[in-house]
Amino acid sequence: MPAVLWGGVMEDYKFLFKVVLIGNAGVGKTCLVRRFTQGLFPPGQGATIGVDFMIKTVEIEGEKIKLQIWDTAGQERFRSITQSYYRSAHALILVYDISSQPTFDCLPGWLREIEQYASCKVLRVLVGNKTDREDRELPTHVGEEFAHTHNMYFIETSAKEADNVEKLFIEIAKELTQLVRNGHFDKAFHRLYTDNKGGAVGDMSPQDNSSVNLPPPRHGDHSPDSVLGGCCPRWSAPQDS
Ligand SMILES: Nc1nc2c(ncn2[C@@H]2O[C@H](COP(=O)(O)OP(=O)(O)OP(=O)(O)O)[C@@H](O)[C@H]2O)c(=O)[nH]1
Repeated sequence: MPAVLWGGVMEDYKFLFKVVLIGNAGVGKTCLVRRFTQGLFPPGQGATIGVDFMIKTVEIEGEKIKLQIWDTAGQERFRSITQSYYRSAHALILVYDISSQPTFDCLPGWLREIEQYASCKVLRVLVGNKTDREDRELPTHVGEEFAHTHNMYFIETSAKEADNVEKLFIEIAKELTQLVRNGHFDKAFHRLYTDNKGGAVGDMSPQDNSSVNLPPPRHGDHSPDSVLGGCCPRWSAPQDS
């Protein structure tokens, strides 16, 4: 188990996974991350500039699993920066707003980006956020069908009411742990294990629940092959709801 010394605190964990949130501006990506990592719904949340990340350690079957959660800006002007973060993701969370048809209509475009920039081994999850809103435009079955068609997990959430947010991230941690154990992420596991032995990784902040704005990774830092291994048949488990 890696032991990392940060500020005099020894941290042990079994696996470290990178989870990246994408989707249109304003769908609630930052609020989902902050709800999960800090247990709050930020008032007057401003648009994300570039990319942010936060860390949270969870316990799955008695093992500590560290989630490095990357929150990307939805605005088009940051797209070239955010795309460079897809490649090293173990899970991609594609978020739309259930009260906004246009955010749903953009999903095929986001999927094309995933196909182009992410590893084919990435775990893909579709999230319909803002279920607390009464002006719903997208019925649940529409999201479910889209996820089913595109081989994704599906869940609806409310960052505001804390509905299903914990479940979303815990299920991802469970699923990724299972995938590692099945050998799906063997190279990734090796890389993350060795990267974390004896010191902090270059792109991690020192404390859980901290947030920083970061420049994009250097070219070649996170190629799909070096991190996640070669491509494989797409996994099929669109079952979460
Ligand atoms: N009603 C409701 N509003 C939400 C929810 N989640 C986020 N919001 C609101 O939606 C707006 C946008 O939230 P953000 O979390 O900044 O959205 P984002 O997807 O991170 O936006 P970008 O950073 O621009 O990509 C804010 O006004 C939030 O308060 C939710 O679950 N319910």
